[in-house]
Amino acid sequence: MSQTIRDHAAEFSGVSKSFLEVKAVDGLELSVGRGRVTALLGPNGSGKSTLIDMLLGLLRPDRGRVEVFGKAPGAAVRAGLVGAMRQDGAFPASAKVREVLELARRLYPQPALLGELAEVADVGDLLSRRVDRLSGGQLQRVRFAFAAAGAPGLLVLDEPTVAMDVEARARFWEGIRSWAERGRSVLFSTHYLEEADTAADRIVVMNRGRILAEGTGEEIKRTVGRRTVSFRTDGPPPAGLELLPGVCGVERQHDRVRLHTTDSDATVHAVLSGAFAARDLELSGSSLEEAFRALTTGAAHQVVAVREVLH
Ligand SMILES: Nc1ncnc2c1ncn2[C@@H]1O[C@H](COP(=O)(O)OP(=O)(O)OP(=O)(O)O)[C@@H](O)[C@H]1O
Repeated sequence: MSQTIRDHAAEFSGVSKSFLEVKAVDGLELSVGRGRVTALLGPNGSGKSTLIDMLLGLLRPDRGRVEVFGKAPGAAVRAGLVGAMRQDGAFPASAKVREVLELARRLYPQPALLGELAEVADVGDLLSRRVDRLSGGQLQRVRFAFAAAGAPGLLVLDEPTVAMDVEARARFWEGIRSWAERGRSVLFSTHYLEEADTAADRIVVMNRGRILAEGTGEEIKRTVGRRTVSFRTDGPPPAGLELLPGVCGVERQHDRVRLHTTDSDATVHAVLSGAFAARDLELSGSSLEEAFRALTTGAAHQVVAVREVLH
């Protein structure tokens, strides 16, 4: 338990939640690291919101245990340790942004300073505006500031950048990073792969209520995504390429040979030490998009293999 309190902002142990016959979350084991930004990435209906609702104490698991800073979720929320930005958060219609944020700050024993909220959530120019006159993207920024008002140790954001344009999104993630640099933890869900890759220290890929992979974007790409080693060679096609370590496919186009590999280090080594007269060697990786697609459409045995490799 003391280990949990020190290292993790939140922990799920064997957590399941069903709605009638739908297993929304299925035997989940997950630790949310302290002072880290964690992304929950998954297609529609993969269980992200259900996981978040259990973390916030809004849903009770059918089985298993959820702890936030070593407490039951409801107790952690009441103690001001968790702040949440949900998609449907509404504010009093005619209130000004400053009033809403001051009200939120008064609810907590050690709130963030208004200036800090204005800076990280980029709402400084909105403070005197009415909340019901804001654009969708501006309202999201105010929701972020509202969720952060109590300076919570864990900030939970359910698809926070919906309705934001590209520039607003980039500024939003800058704010989140600067928030996390103060030693606070952030967990967010998203459908945007690039966002998970650039904004999070750790990505948790979910599908059908289960975790398919966890790791940095690089780790997920490396493990799931095949890489391609390609090189030029003169003369007739070299024989035996398909037998090189890691190689799972061979293509040839004019004088360029492309080797698809599951172990690019071993393949490159074999190419360089073989008698292929290889020149102009190139190595290309799969994108996170491809890795994500491979994971969420993959067969069960692949999922097990991925988890084994990553742990
Ligand atoms: N209150 C509910 N009653 C019945 N089924 C539900 C309920 N909440 C969620 N579900 C089902 O549980 C599964 C997981 O849903 P959840 O909302 O957690 O997924 P999600 O990953 O957040 O999806 P999205 O990306 O679309 O928001 C889905 O099949 C959904 O239809």
